[in-house]
Amino acid sequence: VVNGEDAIPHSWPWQISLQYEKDGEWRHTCGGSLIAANWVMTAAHCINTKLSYRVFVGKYNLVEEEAGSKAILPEKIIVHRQWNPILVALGNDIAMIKLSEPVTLSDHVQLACIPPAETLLPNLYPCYITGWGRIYTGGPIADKLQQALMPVADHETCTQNDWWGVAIRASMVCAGGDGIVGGCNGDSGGPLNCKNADGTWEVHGIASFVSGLGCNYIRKPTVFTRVSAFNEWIDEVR
Ligand SMILES: CC(C)C[C@H](NC(=O)C(F)(F)F)C(=O)N[N@@+](C)(CC(=O)Nc1ccc(C(C)C)cc1)Cc1ccccc1
Repeated sequence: VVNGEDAIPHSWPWQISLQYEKDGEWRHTCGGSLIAANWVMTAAHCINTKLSYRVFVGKYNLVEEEAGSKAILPEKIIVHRQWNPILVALGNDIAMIKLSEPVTLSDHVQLACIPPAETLLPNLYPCYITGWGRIYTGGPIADKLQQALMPVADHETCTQNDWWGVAIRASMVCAGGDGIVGGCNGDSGGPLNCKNADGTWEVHGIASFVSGLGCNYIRKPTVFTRVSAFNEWIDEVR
């Protein structure tokens, strides 16, 4: 997250770190959201079938051992059938990871709420992106979980031709674009957290892409898979 701030530890207790093993060590590659004791929702583009993964729950600082955190191996990973890594603009950048064992919920490990189907947030609705992604374009990933306030850019705004134009489908939601805050590599798969009218936090987006011109490029908001377009698919899978 570019120009974010350290989150209060464990204040986003559904945020997970998806890690893959390389040369005998585990590396953070993407974020994700715990949506059931044994299911994590992430981005399809985070999944490379040649790699082995683990899901780390209850984490805050990636470079420290933390009580209450736990690394769990996936039992299976389901990528949306219509996801196409070459045609990212078609969307469907969503995947589900079934954990090999259910996590124990705690103060540090909680489930995310999914919004009702087809919920659309109005322009400028306040949401937060969270993640351990790069803290500036081309920069290092964060040690401590970062958060940034990123207001929604509604479909009408985000599809303007000096914004993202036709690259944005109805199954996506945009947030940010002020040229200051933005998601960045490593935030992929992580949540766009928005508080609903009852004061409940819901995960409305799964971080999908940012502009190749820069993670916090003006009028190129971070683009998320719109979770409320996939309620049926999510329910079918789990
Ligand atoms: C792997 C891609 C498909 C998605 C990847 N997503 C992310 O990094 C995320 F935002 F989710 F955290 C991304 O944006 N990768 N980039 C490599 C940019 C990229 O590929 N973006 C992109 C934008 C649009 C499209 C389609 C919709 C035309 C495809 C890829 C990050 C980047 C940004 C600035 C400088 C260097 C690297």
